[in-house]
Amino acid sequence: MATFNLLSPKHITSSLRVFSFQNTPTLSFYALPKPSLLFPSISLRPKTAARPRYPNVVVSAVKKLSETDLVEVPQENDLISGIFPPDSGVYAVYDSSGDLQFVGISRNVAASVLTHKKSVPELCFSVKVGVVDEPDRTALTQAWKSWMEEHIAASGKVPPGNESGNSTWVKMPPKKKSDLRLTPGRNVQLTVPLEELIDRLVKENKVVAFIKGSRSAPLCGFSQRVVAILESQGVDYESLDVLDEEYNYGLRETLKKYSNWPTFPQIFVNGELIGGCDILSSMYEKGDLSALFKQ
Ligand SMILES: N[C@@H](CCC(=O)N[C@@H](CS)C(=O)NCC(=O)O)C(=O)O
Ligand code: FES
Repeated sequence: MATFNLLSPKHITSSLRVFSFQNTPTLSFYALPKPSLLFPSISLRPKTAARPRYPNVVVSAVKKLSETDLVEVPQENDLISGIFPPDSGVYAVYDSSGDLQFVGISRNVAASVLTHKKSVPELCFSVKVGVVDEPDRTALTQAWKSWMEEHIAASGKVPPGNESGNSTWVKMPPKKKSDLRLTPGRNVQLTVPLEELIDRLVKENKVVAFIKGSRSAPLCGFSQRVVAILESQGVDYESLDVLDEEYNYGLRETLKKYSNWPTFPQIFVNGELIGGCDILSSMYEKGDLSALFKQ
């Protein structure tokens, strides 16, 4: 594949490349300090060769969004064959009407764009890519900011995919369920004995885990393992922190009496104690858990 290099007339140290996927030529813009000549040349340098570095020149942002070429989004094969290399940078995705849908940054632009294409194919028609060399978080964020600002200044609006609350492009990790609290607070007088509250709780909820710490931050390795096992099964479970002295005051000792089990974690299914970490781990290893949770 022929690679054409254009030497930029400006002081731009980070190299910018614009890819073309339909026809093989790949245009590469490598920045050089002035005075440099602007001429196309056929490069003999393989695509993977180290790019020139100019450590004494101030690093500027990537090329402007409006000056960057629009190319077709990559196909799976373009990634495998290396036509769309796994570079870091900023990218802007356009729909078939040429409307900008999303501006993102990635350590592997090609893979990210391909992922978008799989999840929202109707919105991913073409893409602009600005490769950031030596990409630390600041350089990437700066590149993203400059493209966003340029687009907002030109169109007066944020790309729809970048509007807050739009999860089409950037999937938010599912929020973890909160831990349950057995009482309204330590200073509130209970009208029902704690044992009865425990009894109701384990009977009214299919799976209950009494752990040390919260499900999002277990404070002991045994509890951590049990949480990981339950999460791996995708089972809907309730959790209570036996170390929470404000909302579960007395739970730690009362539960030991209730279940006649001296340690934590304790896992209840359909109102019955299954056991602690060792028992749940061995059931997990034997593959017995899905049957247990189906009961
Ligand atoms: N072999 C136990 C390990 C759990 C364990 O030893 N827990 C201890 C330390 S976290 C415990 O709960 N001790 C009683 C307490 O802290 O009140 C299991 O299978 O769950
Ligand atoms: S808190 Fe120490 S082993 Fe559980």
